[in-house]
Amino acid sequence: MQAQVSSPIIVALDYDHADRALELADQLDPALCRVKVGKELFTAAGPDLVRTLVRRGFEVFLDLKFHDIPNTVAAAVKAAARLGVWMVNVHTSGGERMMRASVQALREFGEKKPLLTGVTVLTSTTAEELAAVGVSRPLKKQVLSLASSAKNCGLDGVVCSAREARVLRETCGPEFVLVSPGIRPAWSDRGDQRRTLTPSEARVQGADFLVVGRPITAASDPLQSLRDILAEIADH
Ligand SMILES: O=c1ccn([C@@H]2O[C@H](COP(=O)(O)O)[C@@H](O)[C@H]2O)c(=O)[nH]1
Repeated sequence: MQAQVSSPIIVALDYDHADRALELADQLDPALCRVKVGKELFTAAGPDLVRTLVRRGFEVFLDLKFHDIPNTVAAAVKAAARLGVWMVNVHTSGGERMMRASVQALREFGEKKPLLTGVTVLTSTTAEELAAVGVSRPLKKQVLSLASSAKNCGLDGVVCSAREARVLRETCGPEFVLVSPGIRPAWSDRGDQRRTLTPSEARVQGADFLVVGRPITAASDPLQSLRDILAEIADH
């Protein structure tokens, strides 16, 4: 039975071993946050860990950012749906045929289908780095174009920096789900992230869900950090 989660926080369980992820999950309340399983943890611990988290009542975002040919990505999102995850994602830059194939693949799951989101431009990427890989239009325009394309293909939303949330909300409408990593409370280190905002700034900009990893997982008291972030959001 899944908890009713009103919290916008998704804790990124970026660990190299199932035991470490479950140790943190043991301290978390599925009513206070969702959890995210990304490439490191999934590669180390596999689908069993995802099933365990789902069994423990967590809504799980499987953040594997699929980017491949349409047939492969469609089959991969279907496999994710069979795990019972709450959200799965693909790279929007995989193109419209790939995104439409993924949407189509999830139809058979009806009301039980996971949310399908598309990664736009990674929150660690700067405008200069985007230009260096050959994208000539401004970063914000690129994000907007990829998000519009995701919406046209029937995706439920996108993964974006909260810095772009306002313009995406205005363009893609109130139902389009905006998931924002790159969240950095004032007391935390930026690390490799570049397009960051604080939790309260991200919510003000219109992000629905905030992905938070190291500010919680690297803290001496992860549960207190989660509580501090929830309190910061509640105060705004
Ligand atoms: O654009 C993106 C897409 C995904 N992520 C993922 O979110 C977490 C962020 O972790 P922090 O420790 O809070 O930086 C991580 O798992 C990334 O893979 C992202 O950061 N940006």
